[in-house]
Amino acid sequence: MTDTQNKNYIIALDQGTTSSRAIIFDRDANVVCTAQREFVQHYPQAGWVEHDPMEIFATQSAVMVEALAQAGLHHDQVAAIGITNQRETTVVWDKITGRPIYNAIVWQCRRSTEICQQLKRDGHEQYISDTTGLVTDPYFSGTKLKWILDNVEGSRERARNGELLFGTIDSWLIWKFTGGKTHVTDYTNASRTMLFNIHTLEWDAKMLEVLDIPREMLPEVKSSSEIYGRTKSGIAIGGIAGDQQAALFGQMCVEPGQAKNTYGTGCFLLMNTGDKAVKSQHGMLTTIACGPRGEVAYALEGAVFNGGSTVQWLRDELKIINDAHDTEYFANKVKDSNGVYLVPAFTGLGAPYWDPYARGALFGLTRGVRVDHIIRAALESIAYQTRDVLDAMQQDSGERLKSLRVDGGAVANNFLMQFQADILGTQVERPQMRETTALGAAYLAGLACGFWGSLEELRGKAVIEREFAPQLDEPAKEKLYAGWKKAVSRTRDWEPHEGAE
Ligand SMILES: Nc1ncnc2c1ncn2[C@@H]1O[C@H](COP(=O)(O)OP(=O)(O)O)[C@@H](O)[C@H]1O
Ligand SMILES: O=P(O)(O)OC[C@H](O)CO
Repeated sequence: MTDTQNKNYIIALDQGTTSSRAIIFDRDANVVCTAQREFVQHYPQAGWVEHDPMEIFATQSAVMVEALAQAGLHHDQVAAIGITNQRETTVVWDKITGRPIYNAIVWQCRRSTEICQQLKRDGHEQYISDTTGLVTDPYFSGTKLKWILDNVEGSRERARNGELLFGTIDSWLIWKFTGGKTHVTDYTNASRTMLFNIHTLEWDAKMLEVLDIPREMLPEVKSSSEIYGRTKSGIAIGGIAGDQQAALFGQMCVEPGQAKNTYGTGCFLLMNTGDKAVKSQHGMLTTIACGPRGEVAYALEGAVFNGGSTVQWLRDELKIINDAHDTEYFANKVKDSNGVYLVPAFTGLGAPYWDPYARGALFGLTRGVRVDHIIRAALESIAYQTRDVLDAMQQDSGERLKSLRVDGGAVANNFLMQFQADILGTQVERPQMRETTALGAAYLAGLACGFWGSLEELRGKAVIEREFAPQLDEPAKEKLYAGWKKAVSRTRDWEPHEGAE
């Protein structure tokens, strides 16, 4: 507990895939101030994605300072910081110099595909699923970490000697903010490494051996809501959660059966399953989430790798829009996609397909197809992928969702939200408070330091801003969706690889 008297604010640091954000909340969990900076995405080879960890730290510290300055606050007025982050992204750094030994390998990066194939050939797939709750896919940190240790000369030896540290982005930021004093992570982030036993809540000796990862470099694993340390300026760090689990908590989905979908760079549908680690039969992940006080709970997760990033691709690579927001206008200019389907398998396909060899494609091109149709197909692809995971999740849970709670940057798009409701045949509920990821991190930090007594105090905050009701009739909906399934089937197994026909 810290002294929260005269400290009337919590800062959430939301370190996402495309930007670093700092959001200041008051005692009523209202947003006081937000600061945000985008940072550079590095694509050194096809299918590879990297970030510069120093730039991540620099942008994250800068937005914190900026938000405090804008709000006219001094750091003494902040009760605690909550940290939430893009998950799985892997950093290895030198304990003495504080410098990373390689760029951060981002969750979307496919470079460890061959390591995963070897794990499968060696018969480890079932063990990985039973122990870590994950599928054997390059998405997760373990094989990225192995790649760094295999490829940066001398690094495995140095890690064994205790000279190097590994962390996901939460660990890296906390280590930097505490001036190298604290090397921790939380259960939600640990559950995404493929190195953590989600049942015993310990690093798994067999996975460390199989991937040849020295235990000395791993962070200590803690709960999502406690005081881990202090920044150099003295602010307590009191909450850590992977961004998807933080959003689930921020949406107050803390009871079994409650679910949300976040539309950011990717799309992540999580359903709380309480104290039961449910094993999926349909390509969902079993992961650690937060219970009502930030304690360990379990969730089923459907992870889609490319959601809002498809819109960024239209903006940054195709250059057919200036701003993500414009997609709504262009999509509404046409009555349908004119038979066009865009499958954004830029970095393979995640749930429920798990195909690292799939690559993106445009289907159904005819002479009448215009840019508007392609933009519309890009937005529709986000909704189709969510339908893929929701169908799989409903088969696993045996329950049909009455409505879907949504959040993330792309939910501002009304066309997307309406098409989502149409293609699911399920009501979509958009909350007034869109910063649910940051809010979740703020709640975790606020609960840890006694700033808030319990989530109950904050229940009134979950106000729905707009509901989107399905409007498409059943045959039209299923016809569109059948076209999507056909398009996806043609992107599968595209990259040549050992064992392919
Ligand atoms: N109005 C919009 N329509 C469609 N996509 C949008 C819109 N606004 C933002 N996006 C997309 O949402 C993503 C940003 O959402 P955010 O939740 O900040 O993501 P992240 O945390 O992954 O960085 C970007 O990929 C952007 O292209
Ligand atoms: O940064 P986001 O919001 O795209 O989230 C990334 C996820 O945590 C990856 O698993």
